[in-house]
Amino acid sequence: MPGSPPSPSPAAATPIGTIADDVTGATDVAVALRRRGLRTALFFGTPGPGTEPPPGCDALVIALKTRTVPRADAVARSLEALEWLRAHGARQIYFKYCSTFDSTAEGNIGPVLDALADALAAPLVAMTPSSPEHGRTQYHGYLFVGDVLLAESAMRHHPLTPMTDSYLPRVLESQSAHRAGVVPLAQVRGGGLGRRLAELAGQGVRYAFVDALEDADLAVAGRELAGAPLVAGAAGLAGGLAAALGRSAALGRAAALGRAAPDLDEPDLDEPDLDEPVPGGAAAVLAGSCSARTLEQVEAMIAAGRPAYRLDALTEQDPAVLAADALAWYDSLGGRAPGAGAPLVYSSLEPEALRRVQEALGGDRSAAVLESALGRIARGLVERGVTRLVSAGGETSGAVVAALGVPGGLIGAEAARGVPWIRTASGLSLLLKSGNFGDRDLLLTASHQPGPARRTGP
Ligand SMILES: Nc1ncnc2c1ncn2[C@@H]1O[C@H](COP(=O)(O)OP(=O)(O)OP(=O)(O)O)[C@@H](O)[C@H]1O
Ligand SMILES: O=C(O)[C@@H](O)C(=O)CO
Repeated sequence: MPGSPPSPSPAAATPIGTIADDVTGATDVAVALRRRGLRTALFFGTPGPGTEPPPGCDALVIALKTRTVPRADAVARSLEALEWLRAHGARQIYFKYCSTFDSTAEGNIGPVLDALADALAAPLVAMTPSSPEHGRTQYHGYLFVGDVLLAESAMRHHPLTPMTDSYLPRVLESQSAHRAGVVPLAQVRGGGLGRRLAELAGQGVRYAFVDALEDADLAVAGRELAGAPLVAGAAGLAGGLAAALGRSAALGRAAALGRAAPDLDEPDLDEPDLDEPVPGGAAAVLAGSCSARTLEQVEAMIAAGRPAYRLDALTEQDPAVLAADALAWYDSLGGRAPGAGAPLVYSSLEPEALRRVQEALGGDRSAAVLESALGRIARGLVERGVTRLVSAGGETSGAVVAALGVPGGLIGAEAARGVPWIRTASGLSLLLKSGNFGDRDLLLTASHQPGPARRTGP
C-alpha cells in the first residue's frame, strides 16, 4: 500500500482505474485526477496479491513501464494491471499514453488497446492525446506540439520513440488490428460528439480520436464518456473525465462527513500535509531524458554551478562500473560542496551526440545500460542519505523506482504542471519529471537545498 492511507470515504467502489504506460505519465495523470477532487493512489507496477488500495480512493493509478518493451510483455503487463484494478472495484479503465503519442514501430499503444478493449468488450474506444496544459492539441486527427505538428517537433529525434507521423489514426492503425477515425472539433463543440461516436461504431471503427484544443473540449468529452468502460489518452482527457466524476465524488464525501460542499479548485483531501512544501533534506537530480526541455534544464543546472557528472556509455558499458564511478564522484563532494547545492548525474545528450552513441552501441543497449546505471545510482544515493530525488525521463524514472523498490506513493504538491512530488511510505520525496515538462529552472528549484547536504552513509 503506498504511503499512509487517506481516511475512508463513502465511495464503495473506485470509479477510475488508470493504467499508465510509463512512470512520469502516471504521475501526470494522477495529479490531473487529484486536481479535480478525486482521492488518488499511485502504484509503481501492479501490486502483488494481498495488497489492498488505501480505503476511500476514487482513483487508482498503476504506473507500468510498457512503452518500449516487447509488445507481448506490454500486453501481458497491461492485462495484469487491468485484472487488479477490476478486482479492486474500478468501474472505468483509463489507458494513459503519452501526450506526444510516444510509441515504437511495433506499438505498444495499439496492441495494448486491442487487448484491453477485447477484455472489456468495448466496441468503440474514444481517446485523445490532447493536453492543452502541456501544449498538445489535436485538430482533424493531427497532433500538434505547441505550434508545430508532432513530426516537426523535437519528438522526431526521440531516442526510443521517434515520432515521424502526425496523423494519429494512421499511426494507431499501423499498430492495431482495428480501424481508427476522428471526431472533428466542430462536432465536439456543436453537440455532435455522441452522434459521431455512434456513427464511427456503425462503420466498424474501433478507435475514435476526439479533437480538442482547449480544456473545455476535454470537459465535453469527459461528460460524454463518463460511462464508457474504456477510455484512453493523455492527462488532459483524464482531467475531463475526473471533472465529470469529481464533483459527485467530492460532494458525496462531504455529505457523508457532514461537511459543507468543497471548493473543487481547492480539493479537501484530508491530506493537508501533502500540499505543504516538500521537506528539506539532501537532494540529488538524475537525468536520463534527452528531450529538448530536459536538455535546457540540465544546461541550467550546469550554468548555475551545480556539481554535475555525465555518464558516458561510449567509454564504459558496464552499468555497475558506471554507477560506482558516479557514486565515488558524489562521495568526493564530501556532502558539502559549499554553496554549490544538490548535484546532478546525467546521461542526457543533444540529438547529434545521441545518434553517435546509438550507432556505436545500439539504441536499446545504450538505453538499457544507462537506465540500469541510473537505477543503481539512485539506490546508492538513498543509502547515502538522499531523501529528495528528482528524476527526469519516464523510462529513466521507471528504472529508478524499480531499483529503489518503491511500491507507490501519495500525490503531493505540483512542482510544475503535471509534475507532482510523490511521498513514499519510507519517507522519500520523489519528483519524476516527464522529459518535456517544467520550465527551464525546474531541476534547479526542485533540488534547491539551502544548507549543506546531510550525510548519513559512507
Ligand atoms: N547518452 C545516451 N545515449 C543513449 N541513450 C540514452 C542516453 N541518455 C539517455 N538515453 C536513453 O534515452 C531514453 C530516454 O527516455 P526517457 O523516457 O527517460 O526520457 P523522455 O522520453 O524524455 O521522458 P518522457 O517519457 O517522460 O517524455 C532512456 O531509455 C535513456 O536511457
Ligand atoms: O503525457 C505526457 O506527455 C507525459 O505524461 C508522459 O507520458 C511522459 O512520458
